[in-house]
Amino acid sequence: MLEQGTISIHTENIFPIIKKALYSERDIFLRELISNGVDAISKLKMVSYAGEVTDIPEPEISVTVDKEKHTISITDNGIGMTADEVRKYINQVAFSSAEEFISKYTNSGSGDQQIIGHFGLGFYSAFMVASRVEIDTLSYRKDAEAVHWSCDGTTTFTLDESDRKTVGTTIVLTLQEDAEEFLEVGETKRIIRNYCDFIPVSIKLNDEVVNKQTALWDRSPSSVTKDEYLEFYRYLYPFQDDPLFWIHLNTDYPFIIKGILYFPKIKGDIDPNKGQIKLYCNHVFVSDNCEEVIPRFLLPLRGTIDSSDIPLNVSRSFLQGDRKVRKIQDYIAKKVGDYLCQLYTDSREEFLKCWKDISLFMKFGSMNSDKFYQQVKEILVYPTTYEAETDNAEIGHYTTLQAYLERNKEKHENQVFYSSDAIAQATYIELHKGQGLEVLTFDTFIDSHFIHFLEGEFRDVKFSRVDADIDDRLINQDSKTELVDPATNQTKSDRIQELFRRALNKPKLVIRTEALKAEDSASSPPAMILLPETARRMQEMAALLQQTTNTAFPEDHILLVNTSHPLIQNLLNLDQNKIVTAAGQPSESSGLADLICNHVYDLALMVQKSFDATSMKAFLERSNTLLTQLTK
Ligand SMILES: Nc1ncnc2c1ncn2[C@@H]1O[C@H](COP(=O)(O)OP(=O)(O)OP(=O)(O)O)[C@@H](O)[C@H]1O
Repeated sequence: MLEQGTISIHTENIFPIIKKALYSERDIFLRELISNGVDAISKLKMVSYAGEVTDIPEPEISVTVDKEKHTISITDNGIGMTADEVRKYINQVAFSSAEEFISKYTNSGSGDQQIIGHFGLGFYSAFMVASRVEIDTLSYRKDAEAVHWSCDGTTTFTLDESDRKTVGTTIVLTLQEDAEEFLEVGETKRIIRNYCDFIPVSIKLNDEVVNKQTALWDRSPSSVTKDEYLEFYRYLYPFQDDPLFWIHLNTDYPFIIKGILYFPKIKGDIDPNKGQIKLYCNHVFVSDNCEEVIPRFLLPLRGTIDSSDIPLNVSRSFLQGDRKVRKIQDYIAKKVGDYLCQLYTDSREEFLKCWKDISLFMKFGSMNSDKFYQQVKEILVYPTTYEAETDNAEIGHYTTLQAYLERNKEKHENQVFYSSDAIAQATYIELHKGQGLEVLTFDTFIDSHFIHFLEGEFRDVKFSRVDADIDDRLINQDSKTELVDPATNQTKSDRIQELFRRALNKPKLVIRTEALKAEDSASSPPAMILLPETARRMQEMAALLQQTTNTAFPEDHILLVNTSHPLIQNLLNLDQNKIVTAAGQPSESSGLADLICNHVYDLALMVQKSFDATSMKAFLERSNTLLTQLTK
């Protein structure tokens, strides 16, 4: 035996701490040991460039799982180590880096969630899964002698001669009983693929090459074909729809960052908090939840980011405050903004085709980052009822807010009409359209916040939903004063109001009567519900605070009865013809008028999708009574 000794570390109980700290991510030991092998191979290449050695072998890492011996070994044909180097790099450096890691870890606060990457722990992560770790190594140096190092997880080690003949290193781990899952070839293959797929060195597992080795992001963008980009996406995200488009990042200054960001087709149910972009450091996978590096609003994007410039062995809170990381974030966001602006300029149709999928994150991004908003504010578009001659009807009609305001300056300066649900608010939209008023659509789940945001940006502009109020242009003012009873000076409007008030018997409900303009009065609605913008927003806010989507329909609504609709006219006649019985009881026809008033109100509410189970039941009962009366 060459030597027996004690490793000089200050933290006697370093192994239990490492084990406890990283228990949930034990599989990173393989990543660390393979990375060390890759480093050793690069070092050998460097000394060969310097002319110190000739004839270096084809680089290779081989992982061997031996179920019988309970071992997993990692062999590289890299630079190897001399006995002195083992003393220095393993006994001193590796232990001290493990110690340093632990001190950073314990200072970083709460639990292992705080750490990403865990780079820096290196060689000693082997002790998370092994009861004994052995190193068998031969240095490339002339006349070097092979050595064998062994440590059983305590602070003592042995250093011996070895009969190894090939330059390189083999690390043999005798696995602990609770780490036997790593003896399953399938599991080990999964781990290698997960972490080391794009490492540009062939990695064999029990003689089969298991990693892809080539990283598409390393190639120059001009040399990559569309099919190659798509193929790579399908490789990373199998069984998913193809992406809409992608951005190839490739910069060396002021930091190194490479990668490909794909824009997936975004379904309505995306979780903007869950990242899908895979972060790599020199081709080694680190995390796919790298919120600190990717601007939050870009988290729905997919793809890869590879940067050796991101500090990976520090806490998340540190990363959040790190200037370089912030610059990297800004860079990524800017690249995305540049790409979208370019697409808008080069091919508006392509841009609009993708709008449904990208609008969510563009709005989210604008609200989250002023820099991003400033970059993209001119290309934020909204579906509109205005049909420009140049529009491609198949794609739909879109406008920017600036163009909307400019176009409608004469008719309604600084006033934006919008709908949040094209189906539920179809009547209202038609009414506006009929009078030449342009309506925008804001119907994604973040739009109520986004409108709020736009109101902050366009201080003079007022947004009102099509059902918030009725614009004067939609009302025929002349019919307001039409008298029906010269004796009492009662107008038609007064009568209708009275009729509805009595029939509905809802003291809080505001009933408004207006003669809506329409080419054909039967095509406009007999009644509609108006939800004043402020009251509705308060309600939405309350729902947000209570984190519920299930809120009662706002009580503060207005029933607008359209006096020019033939139904309302008939209703009035029906009511006027009522015969009051001798006992002073309302006659059947007045009962019928009441039922119809309720039915008209119900239909208006129904358009607003405001029915809960009780009101739906009441509506059905009333409808049936009404139909029975009508068919008597
Ligand atoms: N397979 C190997 N071949 C040659 N030298 C090695 C090998 N594995 C480890 N070493 C030496 O041991 C040192 C310590 O390794 P360790 O993995 O603990 O830290 P590191 O690789 O320097 O950095 P990191 O903490 O980022 O992994 C390495 O710097 C290297 O000099």
